[in-house]
Amino acid sequence: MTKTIAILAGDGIGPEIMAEAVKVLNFLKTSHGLDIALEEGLVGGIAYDVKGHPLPPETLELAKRADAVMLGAVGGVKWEPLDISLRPEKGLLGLRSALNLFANLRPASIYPELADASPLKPEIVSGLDILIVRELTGDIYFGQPRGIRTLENGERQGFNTMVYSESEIERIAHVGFQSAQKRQKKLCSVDKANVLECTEFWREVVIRVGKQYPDVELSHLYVDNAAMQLVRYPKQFDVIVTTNIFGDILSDLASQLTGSIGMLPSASLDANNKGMYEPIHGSAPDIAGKGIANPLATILSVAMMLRFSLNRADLADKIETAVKKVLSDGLRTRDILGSATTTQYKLVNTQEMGAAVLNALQA
Ligand SMILES: NC(=O)c1ccc[n+]([C@@H]2O[C@H](COP(=O)([O-])OP(=O)(O)OC[C@H]3O[C@@H](n4cnc5c(N)ncnc54)[C@H](O)[C@@H]3O)[C@@H](O)[C@H]2O)c1
Ligand SMILES: CC(C)[C@H](C(=O)O)[C@@H](O)C(=O)O
Ligand SMILES: [Mg+2]
Repeated sequence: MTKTIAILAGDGIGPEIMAEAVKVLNFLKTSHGLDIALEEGLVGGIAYDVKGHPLPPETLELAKRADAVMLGAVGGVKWEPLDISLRPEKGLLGLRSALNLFANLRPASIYPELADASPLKPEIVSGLDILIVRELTGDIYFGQPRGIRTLENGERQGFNTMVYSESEIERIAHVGFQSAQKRQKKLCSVDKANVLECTEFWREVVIRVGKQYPDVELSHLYVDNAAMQLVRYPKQFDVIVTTNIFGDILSDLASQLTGSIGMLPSASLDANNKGMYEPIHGSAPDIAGKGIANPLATILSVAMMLRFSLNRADLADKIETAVKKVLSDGLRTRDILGSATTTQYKLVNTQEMGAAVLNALQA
């Protein structure tokens, strides 16, 4: 049966990188019989401009009806003056929450070809393969109360609430343990249990859930130490399970270990593996419109979609092999050039990188 894929390109570099991912999807449709129908929708700043809301009802309806969602990126300077409830980012958060996408898988593994693109020494990062399991629908992102208020003394105060219910922690802990079971059987839970009651509770629940997974070695780190350890000796990690805000920050950090934030895909899944797939990076206003963004994180997100939501691991493998091929052929967008000179590598733009992946797929 035909699977519907919602294509939500969003803002900034979103449409540029999504165009390359769509080419890959259309190629798989015509050449490998992938039975899909792509339907475009508006989200983020562009949706606000056209429809007056970052998540218009028709986009939400499309995302709910679709078998999977591909998202580019949202946000930009243009919409920063807006009230936070109307900002492009609310469109993304609204989708995550409405679709109950509580499990965000952010793999940070390095392609051997990119060992020289990381700011860390090749011996620190080569062979790196970490999976960050980020809780995505709770925490300070969604906790109530929140806002800006005026106190009795007339002073204004901004406030948010970090909150996790037991069932929210349990279900993401299960994802963490089960992910570890499929890998090196090591799970590190990252919290701030020395200061925040919310994550003191997180640790208690993770330890309890862990009793069901005696084959997985469970460890705990405070988030500040985890950030330091990720830079010092990242290969000590297999799977990291953590809260929404800590996972957001640690995954950007981890992206640098692999060479560039332009390389990291993600899957945001509900309890039935319905998912939204997006690069972990944002709309990159500093390079938007220049045609130089790296489309590989988005193309690799297509691979995750094929694996998790469309049950086509064979095609996911093909995409990952094609990406490896273009990197070993020496093609580099600017962000993964590292300190190398262009005589060693071929500096390419967004479209050229997308075309090279298509060529490699066709070979
Ligand atoms: N999932 C999302 O839609 C998402 C994620 C993060 C940030 N944002 C939004 O994006 C906007 C910009 O945020 P930011 O600047 O903090 O983070 P960002 O991830 O957009 O950019 C950070 C840096 O990484 C670079 N970069 C990002 N993606 C790249 C790519 N594919 N190729 C090459 N370089 C790339 C950018 O040029 C920039 O220098 C904000 O409005 C933010 O809220 C959206
Ligand atoms: C844009 C923003 C809401 C989002 C987040 O904080 O989750 C982004 O940084 C991400 O990592 O997907
Ligand atoms: Mg982020």
